[in-house]
Amino acid sequence: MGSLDIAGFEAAARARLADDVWGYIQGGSGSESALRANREALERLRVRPRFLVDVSACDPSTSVLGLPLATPLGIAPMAYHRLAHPEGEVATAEAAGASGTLLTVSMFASRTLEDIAAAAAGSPLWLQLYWLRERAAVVELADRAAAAGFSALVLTVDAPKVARRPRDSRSGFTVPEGIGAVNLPSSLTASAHRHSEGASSIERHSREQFDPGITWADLAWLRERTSLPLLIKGILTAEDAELAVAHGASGVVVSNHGGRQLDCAVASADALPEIVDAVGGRCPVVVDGGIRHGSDVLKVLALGADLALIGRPVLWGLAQGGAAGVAELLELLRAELTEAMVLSGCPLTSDINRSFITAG
Ligand SMILES: Cc1cc2nc3c(=O)[nH]c(=O)nc-3n(C[C@H](O)[C@H](O)[C@H](O)COP(=O)(O)O)c2cc1C
Ligand SMILES: O=C(O)C(=O)c1ccccc1
Repeated sequence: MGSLDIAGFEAAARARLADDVWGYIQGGSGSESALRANREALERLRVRPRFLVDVSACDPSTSVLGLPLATPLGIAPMAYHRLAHPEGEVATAEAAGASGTLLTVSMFASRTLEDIAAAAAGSPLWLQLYWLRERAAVVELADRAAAAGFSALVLTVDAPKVARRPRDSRSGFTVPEGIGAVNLPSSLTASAHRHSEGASSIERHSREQFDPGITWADLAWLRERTSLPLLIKGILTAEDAELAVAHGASGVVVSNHGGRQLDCAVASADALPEIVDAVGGRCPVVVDGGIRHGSDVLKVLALGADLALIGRPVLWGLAQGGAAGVAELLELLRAELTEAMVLSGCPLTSDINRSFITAG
């Protein structure tokens, strides 16, 4: 406990987790070039601070899709939080709920939607979905989410299949027995636990279960079957952002999946400006990938994002200390963001705009 910076959380988690689990969480696809690019793009951006602005009252709160949020920082969907801590998503939700932080729950969550919702105590929850061949299971989950008080769905479109991930192939990573995607029928999840030669078990499982044949035209099918707003996650071009809006998306998530899908994909911070311009304020723009500091949130907001999601660091906090570890991580990022706003002359999130950014 008591990590002073993000590196402390990462080191504490590394010390606690088994090598194969660590490799699964930290790793990317292929040569991990997209994984590195996310950080490089954020590091390249520099902020142009303004001074003699009254920053005696600095407020990082915001709202997205009508949801009031304590900060423009949410939690990205990640499978199987129980890999990092026995209480899994319930511990994450407790910390998110206590601080009013948006939590996006993965379709492959290892605790039930209902238990997660109870722990979040009214704080906003979104549910992430993959488009499974078994469409009925997707709709059933969407219905359960609506009943449990989730306020939006997030369809991830950058994964017709999970990419080749050398760390997982080398380690022989499989989802341990006793940790599972408990919100899905067990007939759809069994093979994630079986070792397979060559491909990682996650990759093979995705080839069995994910539908690689869906197109933009299929979105109407899902939208007709849920009353929840639907965001599209994994957008990396102005063209796809335009198509998402044209097909009724309530928001887009600019993401290269944390460098875990197309290895040569553009960094999310580099893709962000053209997507913000294409969307033109018609829906919220969310971004993830390599957000590690409060100043990274300031940077992506300056490029026009409404909300930034953090992925891996949440699992580091969870591994370090369950709900308390995640709470500490969220507090660190909130404090860093508030300081970055004070030091750059932005008392409110609505004051942050592109004039604060330079390419370095
Ligand atoms: C261990 C792990 C599991 C993930 N599982 C999912 C998932 O189930 N659904 C999804 O849409 N994205 C998933 N992602 C991608 C994240 O939502 C997010 O795009 C990415 O992690 C953000 O980058 P960051 O980790 O650098 O912050 C996963 C990422 C990690 C690290
Ligand atoms: O590991 C991932 O990035 C991921 O998205 C995923 C996909 C299917 C099952 C578990 C995780």
